[in-house]
Amino acid sequence: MIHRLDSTRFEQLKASGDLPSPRGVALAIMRLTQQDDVSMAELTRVIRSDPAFVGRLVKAANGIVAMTRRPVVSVQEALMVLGLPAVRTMALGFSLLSDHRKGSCHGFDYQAFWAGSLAIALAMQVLAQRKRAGAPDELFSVGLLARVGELALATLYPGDYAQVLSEQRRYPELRLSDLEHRAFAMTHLDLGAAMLLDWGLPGLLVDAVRLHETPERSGSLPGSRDYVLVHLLALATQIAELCMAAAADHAQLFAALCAGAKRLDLVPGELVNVCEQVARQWVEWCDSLQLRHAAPPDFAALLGSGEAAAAPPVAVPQPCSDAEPVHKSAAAPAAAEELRILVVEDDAALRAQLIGLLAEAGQRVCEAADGRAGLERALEMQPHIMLVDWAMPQMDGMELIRALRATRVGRGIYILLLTEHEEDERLIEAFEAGVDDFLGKPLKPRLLSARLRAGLRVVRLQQELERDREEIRHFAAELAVSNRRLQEVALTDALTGFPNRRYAIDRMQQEWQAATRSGRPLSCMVIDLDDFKQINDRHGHDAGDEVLRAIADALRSALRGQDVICRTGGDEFLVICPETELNAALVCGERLRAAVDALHRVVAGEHLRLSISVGVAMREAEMVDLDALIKRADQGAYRAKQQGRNRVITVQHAAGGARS
Ligand SMILES: Nc1nc2c(ncn2[C@@H]2O[C@H](COP(=O)(O)OP(=O)(O)OP(=O)(O)O)[C@@H](O)[C@H]2O)c(=O)[nH]1
Repeated sequence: MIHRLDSTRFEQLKASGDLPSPRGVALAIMRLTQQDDVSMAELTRVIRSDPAFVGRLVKAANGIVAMTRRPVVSVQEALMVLGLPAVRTMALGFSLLSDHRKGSCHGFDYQAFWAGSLAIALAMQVLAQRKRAGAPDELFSVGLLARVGELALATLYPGDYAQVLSEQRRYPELRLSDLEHRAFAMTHLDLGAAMLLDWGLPGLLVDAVRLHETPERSGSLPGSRDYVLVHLLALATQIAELCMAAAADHAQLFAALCAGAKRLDLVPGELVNVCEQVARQWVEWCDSLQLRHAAPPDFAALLGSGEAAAAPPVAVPQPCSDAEPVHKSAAAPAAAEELRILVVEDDAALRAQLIGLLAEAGQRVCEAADGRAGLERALEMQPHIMLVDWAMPQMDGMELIRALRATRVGRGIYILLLTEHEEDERLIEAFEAGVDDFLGKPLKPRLLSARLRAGLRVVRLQQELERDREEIRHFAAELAVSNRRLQEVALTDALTGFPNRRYAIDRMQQEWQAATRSGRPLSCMVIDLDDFKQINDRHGHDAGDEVLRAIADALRSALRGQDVICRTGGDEFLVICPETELNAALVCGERLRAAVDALHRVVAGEHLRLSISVGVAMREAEMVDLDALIKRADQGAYRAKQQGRNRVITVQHAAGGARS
């Protein structure tokens, strides 16, 4: 059964202080990333205070940029690659990982839990890249946190949860969430979903976590974004299970995995590639986090052995739960897109008659015998059409309809009311409560089928609308990705790969504001290549480009991690040095100068001497704006040219005058 956790219950659990939650640096990162005007420098400073997190962040960023560009080595670059939302959830995931490597719940294997969660995270990342199903970094975080509800139950109820786990080991055919529901009236899925929502993850992703263990019950349209996300997470979980499983179980789990992959149109060869990629990264991650892990299977051999084909077919559960009967006429042809109908009627004879008529017409019908059961069933199976009796015990039809219309799921259901009262006032009351149509009692079969046809027309129109909307969402997502790429291109200099002038100005503005707020120092350097025109004139523009690239590489490798270099003009660069005093900036400038000076370049047999002139300046209280700061650095560069080039100069006095 799929449940949602009552918000009061969740608030109580939260107030107990026993729910796993981020601490220390992760908490600071989460708070900082909630501010609109957070500067990269501030964020970098906080992140740097936790070297373990720095390592994981850089590793995650490299998983994403692998093979498309040079490796990410600094926190700042990792931040640019991953973006704030992903950094936020990663901080959260890794903080939980650090704080919960062990705990007091016997029988809960904390190491295996994290090793499995990491495998899900990596599988989500790789699958997201293949299926273009969302931002890989975001889906990595979702995978890492998908099972957090299990950890929370083990933390909240260590003794009882140990019993639940031992019962599950004794009866593996029972589902963990059913056992949890019996013991705690909540499952790891609904608790985990409530936690993720509370931490600010988008609803769509939280729904994927809540539903991924029973993706076939998600009720989403094949091909829609929610469908893909739920099935992706289900598949990632299967890949993780296979990575963690004993060799004896590999063949059967691989067969199940192939069935799951089919739902996402992933052919077996592609699936094996995905699994191999995930397993490689997983072993690396587990080793670096010192987590115990099994040897992953030889996926290619599993595919080749044919054992997968010989394994028993995987049962696909039906949308209606086993406890409640599903009625369908054997003679009825399978509809292209089957409709789900729910009959809520306390009169058993009438219910049976309705079900018989509907099943004969080829509809898939579920039933409930009172209003309360009807509400629960409707939220679970999300029917397209409901036939609801007005007068029922416990919760009457009107209460049921009002409760349903207040939910997102219930708003879209076509509701046909069964009533003995056809007086105007009563019917008006029913329509105002949210009824779409009514049917008088005693039942007239021809009238029932006419009214159902009208209902079906509305449902089909709604489905078409939903498909159109989905397409628009799909286009919008693609557009957002292209826009991001365009934006990157618009802010990057193609020759050197450095951010360009536009980016430099924006970034300077941000750092200027952060420095003004915090009172921390801010320095910058203006770099101008020396006699570059001569190189162009003597050896041509292409050779000039080549030299420019070589100088850019030298500058890049001599730069400190927190500094940002931008190409602001033809042969001019700006280096932003957040939280840096003038003296320290002069030292950095000298390192850059020396790096270029040491470059040896031979063009057309001529040995070129390459050098740069560097002007350095630090923000001072009397400077009115950042132009004043850049101008001061410019003056330094100009002075360096005047004094013979290949030197680092500041025109400020704080560092003891000009230096070269
Ligand atoms: N190859 C190449 N040359 C460029 C590019 N952008 C600007 N330039 C050249 O860079 C040269 C800059 O020359 P100047 O500003 O006179 O300066 P300089 O020769 O470096 O002399 P000083 O700055 O006084 O040391 C010009 O010849 C520009 O054409 C580019 O993208 N590629």
